Amino acid sequence: MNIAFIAHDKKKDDLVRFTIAYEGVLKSHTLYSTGTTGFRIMEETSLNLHRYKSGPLGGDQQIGAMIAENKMDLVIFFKDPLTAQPHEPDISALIRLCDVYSIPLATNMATAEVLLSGLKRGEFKWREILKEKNRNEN
Ligand SMILES: O=C(CO)COP(=O)(O)O
Repeated sequence: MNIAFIAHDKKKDDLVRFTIAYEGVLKSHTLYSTGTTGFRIMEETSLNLHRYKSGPLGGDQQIGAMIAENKMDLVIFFKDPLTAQPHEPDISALIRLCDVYSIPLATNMATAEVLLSGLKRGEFKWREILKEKNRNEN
């Protein structure tokens, strides 16, 4: 599975702790992130991530582009609902694309826990089936 990690500044510590807790599950997947988020995760875990640009510099849009191309299976985005972000339009666009393409998206830790429990149990196999179907159609 291709999994994206994004966290706003005040949520980065939470996301780092989350990735430490799920490191065992995550290491067998292909991981992506926005710039600073990925840097923090790689600093504190043994996980390897493909880091896109920092969110305010286009990172959310780069992850959005992967969603539009059906190349992202799961998005974990720890949003800060109490701080205004200069790139709010990019954030809304990313969330919108998750809805357009029915990509599972967690915007807080409680939901992320549920999604990763599902991932551990193999409940995301439907994404592989869908991708295979799309490949055959194109
Ligand atoms: O701003 C972000 C998401 O909207 C996150 O970007 P960084 O991971 O570069 O801090």
